[in-house]
Formats: sequence, C-alpha cells, structure tokens
Amino acid sequence: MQYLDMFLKESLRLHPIAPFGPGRTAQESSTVMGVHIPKGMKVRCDVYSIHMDPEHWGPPDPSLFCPERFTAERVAKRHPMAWLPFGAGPRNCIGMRFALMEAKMTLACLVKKFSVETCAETQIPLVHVARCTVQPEKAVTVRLTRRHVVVNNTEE
Ligand code: HEM
Repeated sequence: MQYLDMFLKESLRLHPIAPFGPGRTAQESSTVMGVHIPKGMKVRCDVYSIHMDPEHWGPPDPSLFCPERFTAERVAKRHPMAWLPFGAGPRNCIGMRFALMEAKMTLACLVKKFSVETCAETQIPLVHVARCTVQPEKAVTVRLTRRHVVVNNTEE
C-alpha cells in the first residue's frame, strides 16, 4: 500500500484533474514577490507549473513518472504546497482522503486479479482536454490479462 500511495500521488502530480480548482479572493491588499494584489482580486494558482517545477521535483526530470519522489524522506524536504491536486489550506478538498482511499482500493483489487498493459488502441502520449475537470481526450484503453494467483491452494 505504501508504494501504491506513492504511485497515486505521482499520477496526480503529472495529471492533476482539477488544476484550476484552488482559487481565492484577497481579503486585504498585499505584495507577493513584487506583484501587487489589491483587496478583492481573485487569484488562482498555476498547479501545472508548480507540479513541473524542477526546484521542487527534480531530479529526475519532472516530466518523468517517478513514484520515488514521494518517499517519506523526500516529502519531508519538500515545500508543503508543492503538491496541489487537492488544493491547500483550510478550504482544500474535503473529499481528499476518501478519493485517495477509493482509488487505492480500486487499483489494489484490479491489479490483484489482472495485469495491465498498453495495447495498440492506447493513446500514447496521453492527451489532456480541459472540460469541467481535466480528462483524457479519448477513453484510456488498456489490455487486462487475468493473473493466476493461488491462495490457500485455491486458484483465484
Ligand atoms: C481525485 C479526486 C478529487 C480531486 C483531484 C479533487 C480536487 C479538489 C480541488 C483542487 C478542490 C479545491 C481546493 C482548494 O481550493 O484549495 C476541491 C474542493 C472540494 N472537493 Fe474535491 N477533489 C476530488 C474528490 C472529491 C470528492 C470524492 C469529494 C466529496 C466526497 C470532494 C469534495 C470537495 C468539496 C466539497 C470541495 C470544496 C471545499 C471547500 O470549498 O471548503 N472532492 N477538490
């Protein structure tokens, strides 16, 4: 489950489904890194750029899929707001833990019974389109092959 958690976090870093989600209205005027933000201005953060910033995510190259970026040691050294698929702060996603648990349960049940491979119909590289959330352009088609696992002398 530890590696599955790292795998899922890396998937959401490379493919955040709600990168336009975290937005706030300035409650008071301020200046952040030389940029003046007047009271009442709506501000959104650019999750894609933060998730691809080598200062937080390199090495290896942030465009590569690498779950090892999420080992406890590496997470402890990283800025707490470098990973934002669920936003951050007091108004972050209320369903984050539920969504992560549900995804991990689904994946664990799936890979227990099936091997998952790309096939001729798999769109590579994956193309994103922005609708209400960011989605794959086409259905993600893969080949599932049933695993033969023997548990307590019973073939599953
Ligand atoms: C992979 C799945 C999900 C992703 C990536 C996601 C992402 C987000 C993001 C980016 C925000 C904005 C956070 C911010 O402004 O800081 C948000 C807010 C929210 N999400 Fe999710 N979400 C997911 C699943 C869910 C689920 C399963 C639920 C409910 C069971 C949920 C309920 C909410 C609610 C109620 C808010 C508004 C929170 C507030 O304004 O205080 N989300 N989500």
